[in-house]
Amino acid sequence: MTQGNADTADAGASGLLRIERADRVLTVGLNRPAKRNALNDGIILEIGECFASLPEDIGAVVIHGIGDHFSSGLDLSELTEHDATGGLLHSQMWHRVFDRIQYSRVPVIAALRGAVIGGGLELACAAHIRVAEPSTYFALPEGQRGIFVGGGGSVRLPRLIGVARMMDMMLTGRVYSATEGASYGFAQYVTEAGNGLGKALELATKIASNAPLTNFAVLQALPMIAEANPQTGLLMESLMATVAQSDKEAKRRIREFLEHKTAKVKPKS
Ligand SMILES: COc1cc(/C=C/C(=O)SCCNC(=O)CCNC(=O)[C@H](O)C(C)(C)COP(=O)(O)OP(=O)(O)OC[C@H]2O[C@@H](n3cnc4c(N)ncnc43)[C@H](O)[C@@H]2OP(=O)(O)O)ccc1O
Repeated sequence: MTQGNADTADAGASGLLRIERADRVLTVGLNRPAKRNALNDGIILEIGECFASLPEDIGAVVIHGIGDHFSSGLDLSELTEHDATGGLLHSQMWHRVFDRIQYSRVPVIAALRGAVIGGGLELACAAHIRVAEPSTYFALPEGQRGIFVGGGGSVRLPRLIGVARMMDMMLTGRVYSATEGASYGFAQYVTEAGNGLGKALELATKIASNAPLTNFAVLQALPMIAEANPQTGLLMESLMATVAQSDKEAKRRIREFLEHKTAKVKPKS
């Protein structure tokens, strides 16, 4: 893995990830299109490394699949090598890596198309925003393979779509379309065909221009507040609000608005 500079498509030594940088946005491409971006140990470890060493001046990350699919999930050819202990270690390795995405300092957007299956769907769950092209389809065929989710899906997916829908997906192997995924709260945007990565990059650029402390609060505090009891949540909110508004960045941005130097908030015409 290497991280290229502006506008360069730079596959690293292994070539499992293609990482590009444009200004403050890092784009991470899963790069095994011949295997439909199946997630082997190598690619999982490289994703982990990438998120552990994000350059400080990066403001948002977009993760996507090279080729027609986001990811066909776990590389099934590797799973047969595990005994029970190996299976546990493998699943925990995925957890550590996907936690790095979820608890990343900067927002992560998953640009989805084609297959978003099994572990690929678990990877997308760890991102903060999901953008789907119409070709996107979601499925959890673990039941047909005789396995269970192992990449944090049973923790993250029910929080997005509910336990009942996840049960339906896992028990029936049902395939959800992009629009179903959006209506159930999994994808936040459905774009025109071919426009998913573009939309994700547009969102990432906008997000990267927010005050870093606000993005940090949204990523780190909001999920905790949402799950806390209301009294604890309200206290955490007040503390976070106080920290954010005390920052000189907030003072500068508010002053710019009052001096009519920044854009107003208007609906698109
Ligand atoms: C238990 O502990 C775990 C579990 C997990 C996570 C679990 C999961 O992810 S379960 C889900 C696994 N994925 C699947 O069952 C999908 C399998 N793939 C397909 O159905 C299709 O390949 C497709 C994605 C719909 C694409 O179809 P098509 O375009 O026709 O391409 P193919 O000809 O089928 O594939 C091309 C080539 O890729 C190989 N391949 C595709 N998917 C995988 C895969 N998931 N694993 C390995 N290889 C794959 C396919 O065999 C072809 O290879 P050739 O050599 O024949 O060219 C997480 C963590 C835990 O601890």
